[in-house]
Amino acid sequence: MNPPPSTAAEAREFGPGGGDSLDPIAAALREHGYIVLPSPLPPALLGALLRHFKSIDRERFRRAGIGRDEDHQLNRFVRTDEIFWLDKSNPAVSAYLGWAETLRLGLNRRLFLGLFDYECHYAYYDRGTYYKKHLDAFKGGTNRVVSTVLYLTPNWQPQDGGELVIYPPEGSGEEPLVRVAPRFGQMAIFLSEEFPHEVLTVHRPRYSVTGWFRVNNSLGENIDPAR
Ligand SMILES: O=C(O)CCC(=O)C(=O)O
Ligand SMILES: [Fe+2]
Repeated sequence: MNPPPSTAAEAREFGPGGGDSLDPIAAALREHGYIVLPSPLPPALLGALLRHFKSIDRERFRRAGIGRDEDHQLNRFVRTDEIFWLDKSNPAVSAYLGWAETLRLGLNRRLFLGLFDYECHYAYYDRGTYYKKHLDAFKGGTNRVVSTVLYLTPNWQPQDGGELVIYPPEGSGEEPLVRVAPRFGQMAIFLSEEFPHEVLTVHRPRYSVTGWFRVNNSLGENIDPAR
């Protein structure tokens, strides 16, 4: 197996660079609270992620629940995807985490969000699966602040379904703000506490990487999360 690449080196190679490429992302989050990026990552990295994703046995994916660890609750009415939590043991994932780290630092510098870490998983949506309208975080309830979804479905077509629909914050209307096609390489970034969203029923297997930048809510010496 190849040694994991240095995160810092990979982050430089794959961007978002320390330069101005983060400015539009930060500006959109400040002004609108969300942004859809058609292709923020290099194709080689996307391909490596999808190969890694497909190399993992389906049995190692778990039915997705609501909440993590001891809070984990299966709710087949709300969501029917399957997930696999990621760590940096795979070089492609490590490179992706390096990219996310650059984004984390850049957003902190520009928006003073105090983002502390990033957790992410692969999500596999088989035919007929969905994720009903939900919020990723409730104010004061969890420590997720910024959600990211990177799509890895090759050759997505409108009849394949599985669009992400993002709605306005509670109390500001019901009409969708945006429908995001889960097109290979496309990424959605939005404020976790603000935007209800849903994944429409999928008609062809859908591959994605979902992640959350979190703040550290712990007090004193109890570092959260214990991982
Ligand atoms: O895959 C998507 O488009 C969104 C997934 C999502 O909302 C979630 O996992 O919380
Ligand atoms: Fe979500």
